[in-house]
Amino acid sequence: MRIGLFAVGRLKAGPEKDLAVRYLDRFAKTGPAVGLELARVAEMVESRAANAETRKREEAVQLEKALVDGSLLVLLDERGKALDSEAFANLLATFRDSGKRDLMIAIGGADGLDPALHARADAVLCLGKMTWPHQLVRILIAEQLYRAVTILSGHPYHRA
Ligand SMILES: C[S@@+](CC[C@H](N)C(=O)[O-])C[C@H]1O[C@@H](n2cnc3c(N)ncnc32)[C@H](O)[C@@H]1O
Repeated sequence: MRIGLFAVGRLKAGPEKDLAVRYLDRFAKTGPAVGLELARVAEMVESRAANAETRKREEAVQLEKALVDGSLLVLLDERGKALDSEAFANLLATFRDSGKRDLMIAIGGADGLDPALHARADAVLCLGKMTWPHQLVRILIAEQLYRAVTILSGHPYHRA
């Protein structure tokens, strides 16, 4: 299954980007052995509209355009469901075995993600109850994707 990571907002060159890239590279190298492939990392432009609802809608339009037809959609949101790393790995394996070819993971901007995306999401996950800046969320999900493929492949990186 091909996994795309889509984020509203730019990750500028610097230590946050370096760390996110490091984990995504590890994921890209380790994932194919367990049928998970990094297909794409894409950044959406943050909307400058006057109100939050319009900003979220405009950002969602960009995300919707980038969605591959028939793709599974996972949103990251602090109000979402908390999974431990093994459960996240198992969820990815279930999606992989579902017959769908693509999975899109979306990170919102300063206002979060549009309700229309929530309505069509296959899962809404949190990385803890606290709110993180999108830059840190990029690093956290990149590391958890890498950790998930090490769990699925029995690699000793993850020690329960
Ligand atoms: C600065 S947060 C936006 C918070 C926004 N006020 C809201 O209500 O969603 C930017 C993005 O980072 C992600 N994010 C932040 N904290 C998170 C968490 N604890 N779990 C999962 N995703 C998180 C979400 O995708 C969120 O849209």
